[in-house]
Amino acid sequence: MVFLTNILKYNSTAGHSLKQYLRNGFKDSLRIYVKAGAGGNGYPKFGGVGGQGGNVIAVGREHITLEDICKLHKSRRFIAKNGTHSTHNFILGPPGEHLRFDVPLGVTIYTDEGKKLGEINKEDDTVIIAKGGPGGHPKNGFHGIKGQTYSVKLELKLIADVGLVGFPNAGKSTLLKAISHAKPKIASYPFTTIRPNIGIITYGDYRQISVADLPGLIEGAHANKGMGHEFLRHVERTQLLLIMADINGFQLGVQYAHRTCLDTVVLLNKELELYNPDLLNKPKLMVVNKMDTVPDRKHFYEIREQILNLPDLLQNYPEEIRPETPFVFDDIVAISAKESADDVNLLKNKIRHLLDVYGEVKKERELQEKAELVSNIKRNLAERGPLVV
Ligand SMILES: Nc1nc2c(ncn2[C@@H]2O[C@H](COP(=O)(O)OP(=O)(O)OP(=O)(O)O)[C@@H](O)[C@H]2O)c(=O)[nH]1
Ligand SMILES: [Mg+2]
Repeated sequence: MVFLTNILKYNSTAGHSLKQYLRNGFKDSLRIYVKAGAGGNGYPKFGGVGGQGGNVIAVGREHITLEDICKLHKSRRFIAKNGTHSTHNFILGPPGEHLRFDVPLGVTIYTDEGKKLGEINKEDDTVIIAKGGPGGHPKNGFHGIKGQTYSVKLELKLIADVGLVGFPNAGKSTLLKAISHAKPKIASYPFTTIRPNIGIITYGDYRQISVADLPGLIEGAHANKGMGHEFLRHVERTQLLLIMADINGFQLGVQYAHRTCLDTVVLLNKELELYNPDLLNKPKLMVVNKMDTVPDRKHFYEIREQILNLPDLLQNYPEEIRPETPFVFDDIVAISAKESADDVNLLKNKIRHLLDVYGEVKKERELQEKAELVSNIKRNLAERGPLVV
């Protein structure tokens, strides 16, 4: 079964059982119908203006799922109230009530035509999905205008601490199985994983770190080759990218070129950059897998050297696959996900260490930014001089 969830949120929610939540499966997109209210008619005799139609507004809320949206609203149709007509008692017609509904954090809202209407990333973030029509007034002949109507898609980006990215067959799901209790499908053919899987690493002191295993990416993924590209949205919110490569490289089939381990790293670099260059700023751990298939570690040391010299070696690649910003890794490790529990344990500890270090850096940076903000406000106030009433 495929599980995908807003893990961090549920880890910290006392009221929800994470296991139960995971067992119920997961939805990562939802289509709904929204209709904003029409404006009320004006009142020509007295120059009365009709009330503005209500908007349909999405509001960010922690601890809810996409499924909850329709359950709470009891429908897939979200319709705001019309503005009231102007009358001789109410020359200015009262506006129609907005329809607000809660959505999980990490949601992006698109129209059917693919136009992005907005994103919800924090508690209380709002997006006006459909705007109410203006009320009738002299310039529109006192006729209230209809509100916007859309069929929209809400797409949820997964929140996990770590995102596993790699070519097909690199061993991502094998690693997920080895570090968590997840039971992803594992097979020797490419594209075994067709939807993201989540696993939770639990450490001896009960610290938990969530890991998302994504479908494999191949070159040209950005142009819809393979299936992994659309799932990259799920790593946008992870804190650490774990880039995984098979030490032997990859070959999609006999009619395709063989890609060496370094080639796959370069191609992943390019695909991530094409998807969203910001992904390259995330902390990154390079994992070279299937060490049990090579006679000694010499091969790994060579590959590590190449990866460290990536900026220079990129000159050897054709321009169309050469990323502008080469990967810079926090660490490069060699493992056998399938055969070595020691390797897997070492990797688990590295993941924790990196997340801790970056967590501290992030905290310090936020404090620094806050302090700078306060001192800027103080300086501005001082420059303005005392308040004269
Ligand atoms: N020898 C060896 N085989 C491995 C290792 N890790 C994974 N494999 C094998 O490689 C194949 C692919 O493993 P998966 O874990 O399904 O690979 P994946 O990266 O999840 O592949 P996709 O889901 O297609 O993207 C399977 O036959 C695994 O048994 C390893 O460390 N050593
Ligand atoms: Mg897999």
